[in-house]
Amino acid sequence: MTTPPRTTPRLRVSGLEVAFGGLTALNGVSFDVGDGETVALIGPNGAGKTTVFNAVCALVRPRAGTVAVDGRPAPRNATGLLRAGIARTLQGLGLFEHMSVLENVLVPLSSVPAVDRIAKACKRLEELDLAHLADRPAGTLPYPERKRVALARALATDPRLLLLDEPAGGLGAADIAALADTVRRVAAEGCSVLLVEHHVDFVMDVADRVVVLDFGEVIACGAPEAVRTDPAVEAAYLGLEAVA
Ligand SMILES: Nc1ncnc2c1ncn2[C@@H]1O[C@H](COP(=O)(O)OP(=O)(O)OP(=O)(O)O)[C@@H](O)[C@H]1O
Repeated sequence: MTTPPRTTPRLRVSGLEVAFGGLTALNGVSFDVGDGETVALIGPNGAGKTTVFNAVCALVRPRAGTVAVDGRPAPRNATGLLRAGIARTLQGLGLFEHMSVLENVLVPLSSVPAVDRIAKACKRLEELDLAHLADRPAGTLPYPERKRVALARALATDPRLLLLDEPAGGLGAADIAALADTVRRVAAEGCSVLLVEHHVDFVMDVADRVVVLDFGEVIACGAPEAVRTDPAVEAAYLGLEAVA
């Protein structure tokens, strides 16, 4: 009998516990994200979704548990995260508003040779329909475009693991459809995507798997349709329209 090859997930979160003073924000959270897989982290407000992101990106120190990327402990600083191929967008976008769109997208590429930097940035601007706005100060653009700039900046580093914090938030139907296409394309190129999102239709559209958090614990994990009809998930969202 032959043993199937063991695959190391791109991201493995194991037994993660995070506390803020007396508040336990995460309590034994475990899940994997495979190569080229898109996993959505959902749950009611305060469930601990952003805290998971912050633990993966070393912005909070877990009380217990581990975060591994490609089988190695996740780096604990920004340079290490970049080298490990991890990129993230923020709920608040975090753009340099007075700088141009192109300059914003160039920011994470400072260690790349100049000629390659411009090519990489321009490629992402083209892909996200931002090339015509390259010279505009980012702060002057409408919200959907600024959101795409933040995504282009994260993608400019050619990440192997992309963390998206509420990427569909504040967008209309057409922009959400375009975003879904981008996520699918990025995943098809082999990038693993972990996204936090309240927009359940978008989640159902793009996620291969859904992890549901409630009060800092995983209450369900599985294929989108199975999770949507899980009684524990329905109970967690009772009275909310999010999974209606
Ligand atoms: N820096 C912090 N200091 C103290 N408490 C915090 C801190 N960050 C998060 N919390 C608390 O930890 C819990 C989880 O917060 P978190 O932001 O991870 O939830 P979330 O699921 O992302 O919520 P939302 O959907 O509203 O963004 C909440 O009770 C929150 O108030």
